[in-house]
Amino acid sequence: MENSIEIKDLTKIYKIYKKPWHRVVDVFSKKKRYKPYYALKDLSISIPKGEAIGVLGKNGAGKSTLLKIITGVTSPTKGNISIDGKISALLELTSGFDSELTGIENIYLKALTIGITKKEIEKQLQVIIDFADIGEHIYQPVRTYSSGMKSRLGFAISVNVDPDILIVDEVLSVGDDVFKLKCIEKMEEFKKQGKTIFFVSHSLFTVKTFCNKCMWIKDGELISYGDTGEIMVQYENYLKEERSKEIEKKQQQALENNTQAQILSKKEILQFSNFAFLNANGEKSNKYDYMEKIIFKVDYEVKRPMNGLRWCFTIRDAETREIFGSDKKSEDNLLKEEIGKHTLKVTLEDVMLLPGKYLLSGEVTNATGAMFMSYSNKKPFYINLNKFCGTGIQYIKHSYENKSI
Ligand SMILES: Nc1ncnc2c1ncn2[C@@H]1O[C@H](COP(=O)(O)OP(=O)(O)OP(=O)(O)O)[C@@H](O)[C@H]1O
Repeated sequence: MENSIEIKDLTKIYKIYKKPWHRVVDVFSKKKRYKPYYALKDLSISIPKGEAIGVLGKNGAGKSTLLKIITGVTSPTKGNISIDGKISALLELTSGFDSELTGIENIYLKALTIGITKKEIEKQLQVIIDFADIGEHIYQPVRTYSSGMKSRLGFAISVNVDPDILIVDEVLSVGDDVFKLKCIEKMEEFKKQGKTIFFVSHSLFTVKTFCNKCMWIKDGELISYGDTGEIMVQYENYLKEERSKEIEKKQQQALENNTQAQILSKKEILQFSNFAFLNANGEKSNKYDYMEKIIFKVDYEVKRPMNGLRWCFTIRDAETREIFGSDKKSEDNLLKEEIGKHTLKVTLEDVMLLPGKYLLSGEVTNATGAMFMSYSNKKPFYINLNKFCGTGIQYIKHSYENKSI
């Protein structure tokens, strides 16, 4: 066979059951209770020997399903697949590992499942152990391994069993940078030996630098296959379009929420209650000494979720001149979107307001920054006259110097 893999009209349908027990009932009944889900649709492709192919596609596109069919982990619903050569695959970290067995025992187990004899694996054992480089852990059960250690052992086995076709599915993402480089070097070596490599990664940079060909899968269909440079441009443009669609959708949603808010009474969306000023001991009081902590709190109930609502506050003097308004764009003061009751609390520290009466207003703005509703309307609080002398609104630190010249 000229090609290492030939795929014709490959389709994989998963059965999606609404309830788990439908799966059991279906075995005994003629009425089918599942919805068919096409993870792959009539995919055809021929892969010549010696290519390093990057498999591109968003989450759920069908990449792993394709690789699982190629490796025989799962069978296709329809279509044909011919493979020329020995496949070694690193699909998932746990694939092929028995977590109760040690690293060494798992090397034998995995090799046997690929069809490698005990004798052959004994020849390679030290090379695999050295490549994995996990020290004494190799004698411990795999269940005690970190994900990085599993990835090291899995990769070490996969690349050291002399495969003709190597399949690596996103597992490099858990290894550290030194190990990643070691893996890439090993894969480069394979490329030079004319072996076929399938490489799935969401790191476009790694795919660009390593793969000479790419295939792009979208919703189970093969969109394109060709030189990496060409396919990458198509794929990156698609990702950019998807991203701008997402942003547009969010903006539209915010707009719809606002329109909905105009139709609904605001109290059907959000309701505030129990506004109170507190002192540093948590007792209700709106009278403070100079520089004492000023605390206020208010409860709110989200009745319908609405995104982008922010709560702010403004402090005014007795004649309603603004002294301070809180930041209206910060991420810190977004209201919660979950339906239910929540509470807000603000602590004002080192307030250098001079004795007198002040007013606190609290308001909520919507995603466009416009006023949505108020949660406290000019509530008064007082700074006591017992400690401080001076005039105006705020104390300004100063020092005196008086010298004869
Ligand atoms: N056993 C299963 N039963 C039902 N649906 C499944 C099953 N396995 C995969 N799917 C569905 O098939 C689709 C393709 O899954 P697949 O794992 O191949 O995607 P992928 O491109 O590898 O995604 P990712 O980049 O997230 O790994 C997804 O929508 C997934 O939910």
